Amino acid sequence: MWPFSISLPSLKDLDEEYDYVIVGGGTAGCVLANRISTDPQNKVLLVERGPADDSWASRIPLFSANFAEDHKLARKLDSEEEPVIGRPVDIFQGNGLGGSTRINHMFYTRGPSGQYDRWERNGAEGWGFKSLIPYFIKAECAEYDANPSVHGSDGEWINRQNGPFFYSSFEHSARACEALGLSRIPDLNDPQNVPIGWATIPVTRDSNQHRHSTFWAFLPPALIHARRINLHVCPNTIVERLIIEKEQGHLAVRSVALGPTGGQASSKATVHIRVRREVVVCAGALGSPQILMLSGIGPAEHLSDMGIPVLQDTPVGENLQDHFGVFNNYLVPLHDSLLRVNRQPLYFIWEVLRYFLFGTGVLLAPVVQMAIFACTALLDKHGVPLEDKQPEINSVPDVEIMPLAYAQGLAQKDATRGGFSFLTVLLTPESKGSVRLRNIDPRAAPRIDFNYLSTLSDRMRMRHALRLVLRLARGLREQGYQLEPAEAPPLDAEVVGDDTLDRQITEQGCTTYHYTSTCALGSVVGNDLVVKGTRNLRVADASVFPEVPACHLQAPVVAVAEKCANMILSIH
Ligand SMILES: Cc1cc2nc3c(=O)[nH]c(=O)nc-3n(C[C@H](O)[C@H](O)[C@H](O)COP(=O)(O)OP(=O)(O)OC[C@H]3O[C@@H](n4cnc5c(N)ncnc54)[C@H](O)[C@@H]3O)c2cc1C
Repeated sequence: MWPFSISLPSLKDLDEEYDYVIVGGGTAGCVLANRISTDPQNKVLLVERGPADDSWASRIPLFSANFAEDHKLARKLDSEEEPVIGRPVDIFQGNGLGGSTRINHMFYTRGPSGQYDRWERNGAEGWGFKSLIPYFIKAECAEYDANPSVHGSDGEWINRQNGPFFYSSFEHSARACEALGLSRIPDLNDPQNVPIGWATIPVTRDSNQHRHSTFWAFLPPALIHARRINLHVCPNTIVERLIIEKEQGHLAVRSVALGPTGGQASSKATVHIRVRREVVVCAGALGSPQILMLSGIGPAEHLSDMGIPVLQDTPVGENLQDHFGVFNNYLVPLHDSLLRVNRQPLYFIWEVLRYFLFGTGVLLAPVVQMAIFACTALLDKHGVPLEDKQPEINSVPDVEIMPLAYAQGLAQKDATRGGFSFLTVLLTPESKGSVRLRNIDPRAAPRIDFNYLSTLSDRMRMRHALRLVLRLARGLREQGYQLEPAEAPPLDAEVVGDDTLDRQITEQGCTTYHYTSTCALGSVVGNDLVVKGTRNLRVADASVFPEVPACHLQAPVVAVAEKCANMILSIH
């Protein structure tokens, strides 16, 4: 498969025993496989459900972010019907080496320091921002003029600023923010800045302007080849369950049961690999709880209902959190919208040439270049920031608003105009859902209930944030920008009632793919990421956050993986 020139082992080529087995070669799994295999004495197996697939299109930002079309590197699941919006939501996850960093929007955000510090105050010792910043820095290579005391320049994982605004709607959005008193945050990822206002968002693109997934950053083909003696990377293989036994009062994983991803669970196809030291589960916030529960670690009642012998009664799968988002969609001039790519073939050809010749243009996916962060407690009843209440340095914003040069669903509305939207996201939800087994088939999708907006505070804060969006949209119009509500309330925030906002929430509510907290620090895993009651089983991925971080998640997930690798390497 060009240019992936090395061959990776398949199930039948694996050894019988490894020191470390990493379950899931996604965002966290690739980092861990790299770090733990640095020592040639450590024999490491990385198992990934999806393919290695490394076609050129999978590295071009615009094409690779089209996850809804490309099912090879993305897995689609459905949630259960969400009570507040009266329908299920479409869930996507990365499926392949690099996991969700193969399909995500590449935003690099670490989140406000105040949030991590709160975790530490609540018992997650070692997970405050000061403890985590060395791990953010270790992984990072910031290719822009960034404060060296908080940014890394030697790490494997490149991020860069997106360049000047590609669409004038972003200029107008920035001006609308300033007019409302939301100032520019010079560097979103510098904890010395107040995290409220508007900011440009760095993205994980390398110097060739390719998507820099954790696969390419931490496990590029040359590295896999160089470490082939002690690192085996096995794609297209699913971990069906872990075989766990009791040993001196603790549970210990003895082996892992693997099978081909596409096959059926059958004892003939299943291969058992023995584990000498540790298993680290990195299957993501939806996959990790599924594997633990199939292995007998989870809520006793649920496991018993499924006929699974209970080894450890623990709240695996509970505490599911996500960032719920709501679109407000507008019609704008066609040249200001990604829809132009679909409507004007010559423009598209020019953009392809421009990308290959100069590394610029629409193929870099400049669909979101800025985001607005606000605290609803600092807004008045019309959604306008209060002048007499200023945020502090360690504030945690509870709302993010992203202007998008695209509007889902508007393609058919008016062939002469383009789509633009504001995506409003509740960053610090109180609502919690769950991941449960649907049955005992490891290949079946689990049952996912997000339970979005199930608290009054979440609903009120979302309405409040939508009022701020109406003010921003009106701000664009006041600058003479040709923006017209299409699937959005009228621009006049003062006359729009709560019922109109609630309709918007119901009709345009969605996931923003930030599933977390199903094997949370403190309840399921200890501060060393070891699953409580076990001796040699850790979890390291988005499932361990005590609550969903108030940011995009790939950078915090990489920091978790770095910290986990450090803990493992320091004891063995
Ligand atoms: C569409 C989309 C857009 C996003 N945009 C952004 C963004 O712009 N910026 C940002 O910071 N965050 C973004 N996120 C969120 C972020 O990418 C994820 O939260 C993060 O990458 C999750 O990392 P993870 O290691 O927990 O899981 P993943 O990266 O999803 O990795 C889990 C891996 O485990 C594998 N796996 C699961 N079960 C098994 C099994 N039984 N056996 C073997 N392998 C298994 C999966 O195939 C997958 O590769 C986005 C997410 C999505 C889906």
